[in-house]
Amino acid sequence: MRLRNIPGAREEIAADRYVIPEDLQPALKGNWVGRFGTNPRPLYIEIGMGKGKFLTSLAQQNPDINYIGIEKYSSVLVRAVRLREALEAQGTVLDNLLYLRMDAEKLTDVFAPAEVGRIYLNFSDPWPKDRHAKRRLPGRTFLRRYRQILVPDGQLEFKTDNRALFNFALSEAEEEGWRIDLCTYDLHADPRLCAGNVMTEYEERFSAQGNPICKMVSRPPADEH
Ligand SMILES: C[S@@+](CC[C@H](N)C(=O)[O-])C[C@H]1O[C@@H](n2cnc3c(N)ncnc32)[C@H](O)[C@@H]1O
Repeated sequence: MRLRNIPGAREEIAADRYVIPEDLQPALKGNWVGRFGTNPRPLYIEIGMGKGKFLTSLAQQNPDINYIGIEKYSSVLVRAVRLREALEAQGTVLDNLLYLRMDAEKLTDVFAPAEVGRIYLNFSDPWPKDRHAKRRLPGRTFLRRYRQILVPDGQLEFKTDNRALFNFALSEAEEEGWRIDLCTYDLHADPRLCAGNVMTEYEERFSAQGNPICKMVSRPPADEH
């Protein structure tokens, strides 16, 4: 993703009450429910949230689920924060959505075993060079982290228009023993699979260009739990 630097983004997200500062994140490991201040609700996270449209829509549609959006860069996260502010200005209250500016490499420092009900990856950066394969979010290095924090039977949902990355994700999941619950190379062509689909910013852009959208839903091997 080409990153446009937004001056002041770091300060803006530091002042936002829904963005949990990096130094406070590990202390919340195992107690995210308490931070939301709610009765237990499932916790779903999106990694590489980008500008936040997908997760903001899910949070509006599903008030009984807590959501955390994870994004590495302040200049991107600030767009999600502003989107939420715009909704709040129109009277929409979202008490079920928080944000972390962090690198997903640190997931297991921030989430306890079996704390997360579902993980979304949308249009993750492809990192096409072999020497960068370890950075791919659907790759085995990350799958092992996801497996640690997911509840038993928790699912990983992955969408992309990048077939090479999609095939890589499928083979990595299979090699790691994950069960593939759903696999399609053209999500939008199947009304049954597409029902209730919430489009991300990238999904809107690439499907408008005619690119088919691939989607996979998988879950880790049961013997871990
Ligand atoms: C191509 S964009 C897709 C954004 C959004 N999910 C969408 O579908 O519109 C990928 C996003 O993942 C973020 N990202 C990449 N690697 C990450 C990591 N290790 N931890 C957290 N975020 C990451 C990038 O900064 C970028 O915002």
